[in-house]
Amino acid sequence: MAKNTYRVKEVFYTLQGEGAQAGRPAVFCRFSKCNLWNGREDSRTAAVCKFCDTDFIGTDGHLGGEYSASELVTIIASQWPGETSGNSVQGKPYVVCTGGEPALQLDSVLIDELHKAGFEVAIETNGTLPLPDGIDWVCLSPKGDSKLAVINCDELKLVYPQADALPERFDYIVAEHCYLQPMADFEPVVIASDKLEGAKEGLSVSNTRKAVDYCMKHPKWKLSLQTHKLLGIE
Ligand SMILES: C[S@@+](CC[C@H](N)C(=O)[O-])C[C@H]1O[C@@H](n2cnc3c(N)ncnc32)[C@H](O)[C@@H]1O
Ligand SMILES: Nc1nc2[nH]cc(C(=O)O)c2c(=O)[nH]1
Ligand code: SF4
Ligand SMILES: [Mg+2]
Repeated sequence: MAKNTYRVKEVFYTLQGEGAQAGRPAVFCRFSKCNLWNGREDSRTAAVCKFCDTDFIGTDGHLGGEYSASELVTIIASQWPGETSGNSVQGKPYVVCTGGEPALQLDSVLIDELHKAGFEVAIETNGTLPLPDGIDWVCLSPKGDSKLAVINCDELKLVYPQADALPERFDYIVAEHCYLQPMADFEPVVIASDKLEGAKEGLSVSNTRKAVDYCMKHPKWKLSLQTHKLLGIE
């Protein structure tokens, strides 16, 4: 039988910028492709998900390529400082599987190999596809009017505002944490980041204000800022 391979846009080491794990060092594995947008600007307005801030097409990013499970785990582990196995003083190695939509490719074979290599495994998902067993941290971020296959998660991180995905619609989701993340809307409106080398875009002031107001009126929701954009890191 042919061995499964994974198409990966990029692998990089940074701090998780968003949600409940913000500030935690993590290796990011960005898988190619998404089921809610083809990634081309000329198709953005027709897509189910219209506000994506990420280039996930192809395999041309840092350490991108098409890999077997063991090759990919070797690459991911190479980005973690120090040893990933044993009684590490480096903190529990942490990998965030993202994309694109990682649930198109992440499977139990890769999860098992990552666990064997000492990693805790997180996913950032739009929730439209069933997830394989064994993921340690699920961040669910619903998009537009898409139908959800995932209804249990560690954190629900809703980009706000989305006219067709307002927070009340997700009361049935079982989540330890509920976050609103202001939509970065590509206006040249930034908080702080314009002076920081490497910053690509900042936060939308108006969407941040709206998210703050909603959280304060509905305190089950907390604010998630994309802190990596403020810091000008990946
Ligand atoms: C690029 S997505 C990839 C993972 C998965 N496809 C998803 O949508 O959750 C990673 C995270 O960035 C968030 N995101 C994407 N575009 C954004 C934007 N313009 N403003 C704020 N967050 C955004 C997503 O909601 C998700 O939580
Ligand atoms: N630092 C950092 N944190 C992130 N959290 C989720 C991200 C993603 O694109 O999935 C992301 C990202 O791209 N960079
Ligand atoms: S679902 Fe995620 S990766 Fe796909 S277009 Fe939307 S934000 Fe981007
Ligand atoms: Mg991102």
